[in-house]
Amino acid sequence: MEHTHKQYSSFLLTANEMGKADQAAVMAGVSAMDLMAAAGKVVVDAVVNRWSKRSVLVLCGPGNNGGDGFVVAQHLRLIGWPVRLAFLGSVDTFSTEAAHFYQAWQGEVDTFSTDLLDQTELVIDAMFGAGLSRPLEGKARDMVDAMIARKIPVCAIDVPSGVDGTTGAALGLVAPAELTVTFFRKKPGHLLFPGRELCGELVVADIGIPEAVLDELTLQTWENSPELWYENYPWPRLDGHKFHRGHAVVYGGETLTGASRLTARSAMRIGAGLVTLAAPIKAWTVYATALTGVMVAKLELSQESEDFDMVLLDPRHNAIAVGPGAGLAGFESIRTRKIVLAALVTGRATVLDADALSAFASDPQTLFDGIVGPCVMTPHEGEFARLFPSLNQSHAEDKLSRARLAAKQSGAVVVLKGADTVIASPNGRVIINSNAPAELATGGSGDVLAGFIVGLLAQGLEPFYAAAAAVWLHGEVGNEVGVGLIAEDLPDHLPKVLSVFKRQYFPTKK
Ligand SMILES: NC(=O)C1=CN([C@@H]2O[C@H](COP(=O)(O)OP(=O)(O)OC[C@H]3O[C@@H](n4cnc5c(N)ncnc54)[C@H](OP(=O)(O)O)[C@@H]3O)[C@@H](O)[C@H]2O)[C@@H](O)CC1
Ligand SMILES: [K+]
Repeated sequence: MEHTHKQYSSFLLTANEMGKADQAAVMAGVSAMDLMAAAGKVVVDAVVNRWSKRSVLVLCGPGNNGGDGFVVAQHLRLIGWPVRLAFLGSVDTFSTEAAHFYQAWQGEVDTFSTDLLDQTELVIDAMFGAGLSRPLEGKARDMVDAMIARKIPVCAIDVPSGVDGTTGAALGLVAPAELTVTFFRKKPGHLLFPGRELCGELVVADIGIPEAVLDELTLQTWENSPELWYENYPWPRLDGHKFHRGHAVVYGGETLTGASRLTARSAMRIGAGLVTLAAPIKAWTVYATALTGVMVAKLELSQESEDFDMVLLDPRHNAIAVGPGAGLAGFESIRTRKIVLAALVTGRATVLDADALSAFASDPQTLFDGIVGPCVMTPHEGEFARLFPSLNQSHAEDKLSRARLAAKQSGAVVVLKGADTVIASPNGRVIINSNAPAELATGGSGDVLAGFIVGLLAQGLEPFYAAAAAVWLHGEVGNEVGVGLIAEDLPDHLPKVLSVFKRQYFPTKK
């Protein structure tokens, strides 16, 4: 993911990076005036596309977001829409461009007051964009309160005012938009909650910034998309053999046996050549009866030196998953820790989920010290808080920074799960996932994800891509199954999703 990925449409730009892209465009000969004119124009196109002619109120703020608002107001007026405009700020502090379009506005400038909402059917929110630096106050805040109370449809320029485009955080109350139009590339805050929800439908429009400006930037953030990893995706080869497709080992616990069975089945479905479920002797019969394609190894776990080490002696066992159903009750927690450390010490690709993470809650450093090879950790917010207590403090409260710091601190790829799962690599690169439906928030869904990841690791995909591909496919299967989804459906519907993916990205592959 070094160079070529720069041009990708899935690149996400922070406010700072967008400012640099803008400067680079100007250096390359694009005028700032043209950029603002284009920004206003694309917003108008999106508005006209979505709504029929109606009475519009354009709310302009003191910066260039307000400047875009003047352009929108003038265009809509010229095509015959009833437009009123209110402006918050001072003409004296405008940029040259905003001042120009303020002058070009041919209508009245109304006082910024909530009374204006009385005859308004659509608000264009051009109050604050990338330059937001604090929560809205005074008249802006009163306006937002009134917009929320009256539920008037809103089209936001760049971001709904009050949303931090870099983090997705809402700085105080925000009026949710039905449509948000942003420029050039999405920003992380369009994908991270609550920003994602507050944006409504998101349109990303070209305003004439050349793609080449991306070469000037050191970029580290992407929206998850196959364009990032499809070239590395391990499709079975005609001349292949099951041993070429890896051998995943999944540790199974004694009590909640369903969890690791789901993991093992999912590893098979995603194409691992072989999967062994290593199960404690007490539960061995359960596993052996329930599983067919997955092999079951018997562990004498009462011994001090665990049999798990013996299973791992086989060098063909090239990827390991520990956590789903591993057990935390009493002595089980100690055993889970031992199993995790035994897996890590091999230096082979390892996925740690659920109990494998919680077992180290009192001593996360021991876990981090154990990570010597490729490792993917898949915490949900609760597990994350237990492993990285210091990262839940205010200095790093946004999800991107927390995942990034956690990856750096632990040395693992961290998949911080949720509706906006973030996948962070220890080298600072981050992917935000955006295709997960609400139905995925169900018991066992995480066990399946761990299985998809270990299955891809077994086939040799590097951890950052394996995590990203697994999370994306997990989301796609969730969409495919939809309402009524249970975790068991996920591995079983994967083949359908994989064939669509294959047809789309590899039309010539048999
Ligand atoms: N980059 C590009 O390529 C292009 C960008 N374009 C557009 O420019 C937008 C970014 O413009 P921008 O940088 O002027 O920032 P913007 O959000 O309009 O306002 C900053 C002003 O608001 C103030 N302020 C902040 N928070 C406040 C608060 N809570 N309450 C009150 N005041 C507050 C802040 O004051 P300060 O924090 O300095 O005190 C400053 O005066 C971007 O979103 C896009 O729409 C397009 O034209 C096309 C090309
Ligand atoms: K805005």
